[in-house]
Amino acid sequence: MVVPPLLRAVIMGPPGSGKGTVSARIIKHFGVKHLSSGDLLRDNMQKRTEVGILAKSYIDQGQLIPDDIMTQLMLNEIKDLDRYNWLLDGFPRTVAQAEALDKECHIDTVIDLDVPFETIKCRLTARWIHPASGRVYNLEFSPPKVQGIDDITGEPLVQRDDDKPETVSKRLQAYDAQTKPVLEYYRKKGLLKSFSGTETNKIWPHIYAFLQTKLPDVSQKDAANPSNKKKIPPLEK
Ligand SMILES: Nc1nc2c(ncn2[C@@H]2O[C@H](COP(=O)(O)OP(=O)(O)O)[C@@H](O)[C@H]2O)c(=O)[nH]1
Ligand SMILES: Nc1ncnc2c1ncn2[C@@H]1O[C@H](COP(=O)(O)OP(=O)(O)O)[C@@H](O)[C@H]1O
Repeated sequence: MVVPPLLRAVIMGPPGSGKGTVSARIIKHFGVKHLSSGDLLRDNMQKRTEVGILAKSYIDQGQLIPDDIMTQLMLNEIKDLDRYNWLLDGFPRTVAQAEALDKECHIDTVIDLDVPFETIKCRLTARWIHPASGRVYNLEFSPPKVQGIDDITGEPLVQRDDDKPETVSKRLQAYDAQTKPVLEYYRKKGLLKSFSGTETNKIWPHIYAFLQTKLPDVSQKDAANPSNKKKIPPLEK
């Protein structure tokens, strides 16, 4: 029996573009392992590890964590996933990180959420998260069933300190200066697949159709649901 190669995917996009939201759908449908650099850092901050304490000083300023620390942290986690299909979310965010990742493994595809900055700014002030799981809510787009409470565990939701408007502006500047060149890096390698739009629900069917060419849908409900095959409206330009 020929075993298909494992998928090594990255999801990119500015802060608030919907990486976490789309990743949750990808996990549900395609059963990949998801590794989010932001969730990993927040977990370290909550546990007050050495990395967590250091990371907090950068995150609170809307700055990126230094490449060597971030790369070591992520590559260490990636090692444990070598038997699975995986999706990296939030890493790499600089060309140096992308080069370090390339030395360790071959990336197959990079999903880029191309969402305008104006759309993002108001989304982030309405974002609430469940820190332990990384589950993400939005007061307008995807509210929890009970305000301020995680749907699954019943635990309280929190707002991220770095979602304050002034920190968001700095994060968007960091994205422009340090992360956009990573898109170019992957574009040159022919790996970049960009999805443009202002609404996750309109972008998602395109991502779903793209990933279906690489992996089977493992979600029971949708695998049996012929409505999947409905026509996908074109993306916004
Ligand atoms: N209004 C609106 N909010 C969205 C949409 N997609 C995601 N969100 C919310 O926007 C915020 C940022 O999304 P998230 O997935 O956390 O983005 P990330 O920072 O790229 O991981 C969260 O509160 C989401 O619930 C959308 O299409 N419309
Ligand atoms: N690959 C990375 N390199 C450097 N800093 C990072 C990286 N990933 C996350 N961070 C830090 O953690 C913060 C939160 O990351 P993340 O949760 O991915 O934000 P968002 O999902 O809103 O884009 C970033 O603003 C940055 O300070």
